[in-house]
Amino acid sequence: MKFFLDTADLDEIKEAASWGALAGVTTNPTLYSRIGGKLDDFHNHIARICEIVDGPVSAESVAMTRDEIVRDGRELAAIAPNVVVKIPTMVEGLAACRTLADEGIRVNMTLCFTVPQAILAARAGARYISPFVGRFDDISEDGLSQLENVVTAINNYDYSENTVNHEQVEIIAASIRSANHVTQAALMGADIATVPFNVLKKMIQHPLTDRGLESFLKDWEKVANA
Ligand SMILES: O=P(O)(O)OC[C@H]1O[C@](O)(CO)[C@@H](O)[C@@H]1O
Repeated sequence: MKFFLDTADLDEIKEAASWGALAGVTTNPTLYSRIGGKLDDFHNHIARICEIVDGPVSAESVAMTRDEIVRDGRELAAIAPNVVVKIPTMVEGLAACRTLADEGIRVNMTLCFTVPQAILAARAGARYISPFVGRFDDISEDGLSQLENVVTAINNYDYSENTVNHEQVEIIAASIRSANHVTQAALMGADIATVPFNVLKKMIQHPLTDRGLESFLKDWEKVANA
C-alpha cells in the first residue's frame, strides 16, 4: 500500500515528506479553503506542492460542465508533470475524464461511493478512483465494507486498456479518519490510502513502542555507566 497525504498545508507536506514514506498528495476545495487559500494563488500553490513531492498531486476542478472541467483539467495538468486532475464522479465528470485521459492527462475520480460509480470511472479512463470511507460512517453506514466492494469489483477486471499508457487503475481509500481505517484498507488490498496528517501521526504511534524504547534507553544507561 502507498500513502498520500490529504492536505493543502505546505508545512504538513514538508514534514510528512521528510519521513521518507510519502508517495503523493491529495487536495480538495475544503482543504485549500482551510489553509486560507486564495483563488488566484491556487495554481501557484499546487506548483509549490509539486516541488516538495515527486509523486502524484491531485488538484480538483470545481467546474460543473464537461467542457469547463476539461479546460480546468488542461490548465491544472500544465502546472507540473505530476499533477493528477481530480474530478467528481458524475456524468459531466465521466465525459471530461474520457477526454482528458485520451489526451494523456491522469485523472482521479473523487466523491465515489458505489461499485457502479467506480466501474464507470474505470471505463472512462480514470487512473485513480477515490471511494470515501468516513462519509459513509458519518451517515451510519459501513464505509469499510463499501470500500471493500469497490476494491473487489475493480480488481475482478483489467481496466488498463482505458488508462493513460495502459497503467493499472489504483484505488485510493479516501475520507480516512483513523489508523484502523488504514489497517482495514490495507488488508482488503486498497492500493493507496490518502490520510490527513493527524492520522499519519497516529499510524506511527504505539504505547508498547514507547514503553520498549524507554526500557532500552534505561538499560543502555546501565551499560554506559558500568
Ligand atoms: O470526508 P473527509 O474527511 O472530508 O475526506 C474527503 C476526502 O475527499 C478527497 O477529496 C478525496 O480524494 C480527499 O481529499 C479526502 O480523503
